[in-house]
Amino acid sequence: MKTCTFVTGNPNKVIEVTAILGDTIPIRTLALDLPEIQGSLEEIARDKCRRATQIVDGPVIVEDSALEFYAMNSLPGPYIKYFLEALGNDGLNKLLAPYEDKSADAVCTFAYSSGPDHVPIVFQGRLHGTIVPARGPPVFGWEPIFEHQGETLAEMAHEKKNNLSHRYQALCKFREWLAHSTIDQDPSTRGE
Ligand SMILES: O=c1[nH]c(=O)c2ncn([C@@H]3O[C@H](COP(=O)(O)OP(=O)(O)OP(=O)(O)O)[C@@H](O)[C@H]3O)c2[nH]1
Ligand SMILES: [Mg+2]
Repeated sequence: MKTCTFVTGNPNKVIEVTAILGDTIPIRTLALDLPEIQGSLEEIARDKCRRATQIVDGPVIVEDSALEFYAMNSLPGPYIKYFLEALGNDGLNKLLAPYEDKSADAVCTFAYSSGPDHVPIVFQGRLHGTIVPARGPPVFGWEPIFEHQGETLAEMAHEKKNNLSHRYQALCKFREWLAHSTIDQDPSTRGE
């Protein structure tokens, strides 16, 4: 396939996507923080993808990450970036203090398009966990407070995270789709 441009303003996403995909898909990155609409995770990712196709010549992929608290009807969801900036990991813990249920899902939604005339296609991955007081190095977002099977993502070895994460699961679906698609012939026929 043609080289696909991953458009993101987040260098940690680049590190993970590059590590997960290895050399299975030719990827280059463009560091750009695209505007994000309000809406469902799929709507946000598709809209971001359409904006990316206006800027990049050739196939593009974008990603939107969400953190859904069960006790709060899936909020903060796609707005986690702003909650994290405003409250920090400690504040996110305090948000859940009144609730017994501390469970959460990390959700990663990729959208791919081969150009401005094509409908973006969405691939989503989900990781279940529990929100806990911060443990581990605070390198990437809310990793220190998201516990999965006894370890926070910040405590987890990178290789382990990259083999089970929400991002890994979404990229497996993307890879699978690419392996079976007739993308070079008519990708728009496969849009949703
Ligand atoms: O601990 C984490 N482990 C992860 O695996 C992860 N993935 C995303 N995030 C954070 O969640 C927000 C998503 O917002 P987001 O999807 O809009 O990303 P972004 O604006 O940073 O980049 P982009 O939109 O340009 O791609 C941002 O604060 C990201 O730092 C993560 N934190
Ligand atoms: Mg963003």
